[in-house]
Amino acid sequence: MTNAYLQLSQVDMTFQSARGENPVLRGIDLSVARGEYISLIGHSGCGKSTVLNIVAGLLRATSGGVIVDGREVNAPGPDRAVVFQNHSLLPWLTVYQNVELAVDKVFRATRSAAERREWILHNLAMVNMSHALDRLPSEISGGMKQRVGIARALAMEPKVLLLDEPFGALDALTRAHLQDEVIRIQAELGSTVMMITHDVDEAVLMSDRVVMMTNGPAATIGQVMDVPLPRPRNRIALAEDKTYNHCRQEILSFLYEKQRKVEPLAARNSAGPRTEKIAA
Ligand SMILES: Nc1ncnc2c1ncn2[C@@H]1O[C@H](COP(=O)(O)OP(=O)(O)OP(=O)(O)O)[C@@H](O)[C@H]1O
Repeated sequence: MTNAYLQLSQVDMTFQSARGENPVLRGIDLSVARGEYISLIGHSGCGKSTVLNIVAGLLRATSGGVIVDGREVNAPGPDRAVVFQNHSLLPWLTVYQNVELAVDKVFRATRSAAERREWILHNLAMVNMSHALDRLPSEISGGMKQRVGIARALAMEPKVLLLDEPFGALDALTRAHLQDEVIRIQAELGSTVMMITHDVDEAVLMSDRVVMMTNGPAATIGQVMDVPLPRPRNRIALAEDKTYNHCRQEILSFLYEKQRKVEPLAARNSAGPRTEKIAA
């Protein structure tokens, strides 16, 4: 791909420990276009978070490199916002103040106080949190905390949004709602997204491409699958969709035949298409 906005080139990662070397990633090559939504899926411990942390600049690759919009990544920066599975809100700040902190950091020099306030309110409205501006994280639900985390990440106007199992800790209904919100917001903003998931249905529902990783040690990209489903996507209609089911099968076959490691959990019927998760 020549118009890569996010580019990983020959990324290797080896951790050193008292027990010796742990070669986690080998030769990760990936090009992501601007506005593309990609998911990383693979068995537990294969190195998905390590890839994401290298893109975030939280870890330094042993060799190889990452380029975002023409610039090499060598430290964390506001151009790459991360949302983790368990929210990382500051407990002593309100919902509004948590987003304010990030917005002030990024836009203090370029936007007036009134503009920043409007921007904070706009982003919290996007995730339907306008009613809880003055609440502390301890006073809101897990799903609401994830919404605030997503609003905070989006409010930084990052070039790349990095989502590390952002819905993993939520109940099925909340997860479905929040997935729909992220899909809607991404369509509206055209954000470039890299998301880690263990959920095959989530990967197909949300992504333009699904990147499947081989098992470690020395994990690499085993297969990349296009998801040729038109948007907007309707989770209920997709359950009967041939292409959707084909994509699903392709991922399951990669994980449980080509990269066999653990048995899949039984398929469940919950809010929408059945969800198949990799046992962690
Ligand atoms: N900071 C670190 N120092 C040493 N080893 C690490 C570090 N981070 C990750 N590892 C090791 O790298 C390997 C891959 O871990 P990683 O968290 O990237 O996998 P993962 O695919 O995201 O796993 P999961 O799906 O369970 O979250 C593991 O063996 C882990 O122990």
